[in-house]
Amino acid sequence: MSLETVSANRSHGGTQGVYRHPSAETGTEMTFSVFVPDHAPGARLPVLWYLSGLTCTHANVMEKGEFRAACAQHGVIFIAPDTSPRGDDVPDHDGYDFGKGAGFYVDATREPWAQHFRMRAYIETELPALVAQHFPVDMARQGITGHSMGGHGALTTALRNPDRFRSVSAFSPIVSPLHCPWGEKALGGYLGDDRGSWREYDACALIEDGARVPDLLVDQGTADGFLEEQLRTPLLAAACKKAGQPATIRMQEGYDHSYYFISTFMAEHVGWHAQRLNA
Ligand SMILES: N[C@@H](CCC(=O)N[C@@H](CS)C(=O)NCC(=O)O)C(=O)O
Repeated sequence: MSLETVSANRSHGGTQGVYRHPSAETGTEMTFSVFVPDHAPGARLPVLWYLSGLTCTHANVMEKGEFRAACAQHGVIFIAPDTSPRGDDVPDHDGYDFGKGAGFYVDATREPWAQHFRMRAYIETELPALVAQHFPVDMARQGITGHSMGGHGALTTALRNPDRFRSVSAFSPIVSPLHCPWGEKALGGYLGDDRGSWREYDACALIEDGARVPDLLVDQGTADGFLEEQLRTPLLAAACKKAGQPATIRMQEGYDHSYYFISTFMAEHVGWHAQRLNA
């Protein structure tokens, strides 16, 4: 599988790179970013995947997430994929919350989205295989995190693949697409009206249906304008409590939905993952 280096910059004693490749899943070129800390020759490092939120590309967290110092300290590779297929051939939608920049980490089944919007298969299968081939990763030690739509992606991907991920966390995640306007629009559009088919893309429903992870960490700002209507953190707390799913869900006073919030708690999340990945 071919990979083109778009850029590579030395940073925090490592390399922050951006890479592009043709994706068989999305049928488009895809771009992602990878930070590789310096390491001993031949060493293979644990990996933390970061799934981004609505409107983002691989670049938002790379520029504003402030993860590199912690990743260098703990020897963790940090990978940030894009949030949707891109390009003139890819259908789009007027709103920022559906179509390009809003793939929701699902494999769409409805037209005209089904051909290109295959972000679940891309994240679960194609990109890990590509990364394993080109980077010094130890695929037995993977963790996943994300923000907002990407927090939903991290939680649902981990809950569906407990053997692949040793650790999962999220910043201000959408916890139940079945119960918020963003989720209803996206899953309705990509998957259709059969809400039963949405459950594998809903963290609360997955937990209700028996999926489990060893534990999870969530940070959510109390001044986040999306909290009440879209993110609905209390639903996750209730689902975890009812199911006996261990979870640390922290309401962070006065923080909003932005990268000012994410970057504040990023080092703690990297450390939390590193503890589990290096155990
Ligand atoms: N553009 C939307 C908000 C979208 C939004 O907040 N996106 C978050 C993820 S859900 C984000 O990370 N935006 C990019 C950034 O802050 O760099 C609005 O105006 O309401």
